[in-house]
Amino acid sequence: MKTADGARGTRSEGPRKLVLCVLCGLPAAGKSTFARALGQRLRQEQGWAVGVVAYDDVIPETFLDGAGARPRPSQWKLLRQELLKYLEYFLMAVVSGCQMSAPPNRTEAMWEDFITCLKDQDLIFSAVFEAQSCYLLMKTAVSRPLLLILDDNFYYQSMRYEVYQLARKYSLGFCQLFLDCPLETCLQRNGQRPRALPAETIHLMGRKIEKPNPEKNAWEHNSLTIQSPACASEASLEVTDLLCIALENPVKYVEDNVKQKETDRIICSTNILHKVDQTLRRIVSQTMKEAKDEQVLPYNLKLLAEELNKLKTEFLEDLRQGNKKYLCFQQTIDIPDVTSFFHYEKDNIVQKYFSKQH
Ligand SMILES: Nc1ncnc2c1ncn2[C@@H]1O[C@H](COP(=O)(O)OP(=O)(O)OP(=O)(O)O)[C@@H](O)[C@H]1O
Repeated sequence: MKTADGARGTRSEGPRKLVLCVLCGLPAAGKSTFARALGQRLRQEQGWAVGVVAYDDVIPETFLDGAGARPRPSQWKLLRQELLKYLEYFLMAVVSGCQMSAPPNRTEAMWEDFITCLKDQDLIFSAVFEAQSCYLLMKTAVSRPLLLILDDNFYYQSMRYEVYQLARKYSLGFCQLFLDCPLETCLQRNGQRPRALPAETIHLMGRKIEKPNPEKNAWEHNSLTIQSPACASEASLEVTDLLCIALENPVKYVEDNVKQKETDRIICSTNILHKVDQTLRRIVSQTMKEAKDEQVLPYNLKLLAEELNKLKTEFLEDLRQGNKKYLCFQQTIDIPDVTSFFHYEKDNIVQKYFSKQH
């Protein structure tokens, strides 16, 4: 990959400070208005680089079914995910300090709108490198803390979670701003827009919307609700605080993942140990029944029971310690394998007490 060094885009010192901020709320809640004002304020006050990605601007009108209409939900979902892919290409460039490449299989008109959106906000510029056109990062995008505001309704938490996953993948900051605007106000503002949405769409979204819920979802803990229309100025300190916290505390991908894997492993091995324990108990009681049928003397029966139970305990202890001989190639304990090992050792003991071989 070619770097932007030497051009205006230069490699930054130390890890990049980057935050993805999801704006959510009903249509006409004032998200785009708020995002523009917030971007301007943070560029001036904090000296950050800010990119506002308004989904309505980037997803081309050719996808709209008619004036003021949106694509079907399934189509919108695909377009939203495609846009996130574009965003990921930009993030990869920022994180690595290299040029931005174009994803294969892209929707050309949408990609062009995305590029225009970044260019208009002085985050990238076009260049020709070895006779090929490419996009280089502007110096501001790599040398300052970078805030990317994603402006869409994001009314389901699953939509927001996709952005969180992206933040986790690249260890970026993540936060959410929910513009809480009364339904009536949204309907009224929407009605005054030149390309108004059908009122029914807003009613429907009002019923479906899943507000950020930090108590239920740990990943939503960096969330703030802003009461609109009173919103912007009163909330500015709280918003800046939230963004600073998110910027300084990126989502830790590796750590979370390792912790989760360890938890999964413990749960999984506990379940397997339980299953093995039950299987070995059954084998022991079946063997004792056979020994009685074989008329093994009571004193020998007692010794046999003691030896078999000791063997069972040793097997389980071995499994708990992660003895490799019971692991199949997938590194999980193979119960049939454990059982056949146990049968083998059990038969050696049984031979001592039974008159016949087993
Ligand atoms: N705080 C406010 N007070 C009064 N009017 C507002 C306020 N914020 C936005 N508006 C007006 O409401 C309308 C919708 O605003 P805006 O486009 O910002 O909403 P939105 O949430 O981004 O909508 P959508 O989700 O449909 O894109 C605009 O006409 C805008 O001028």
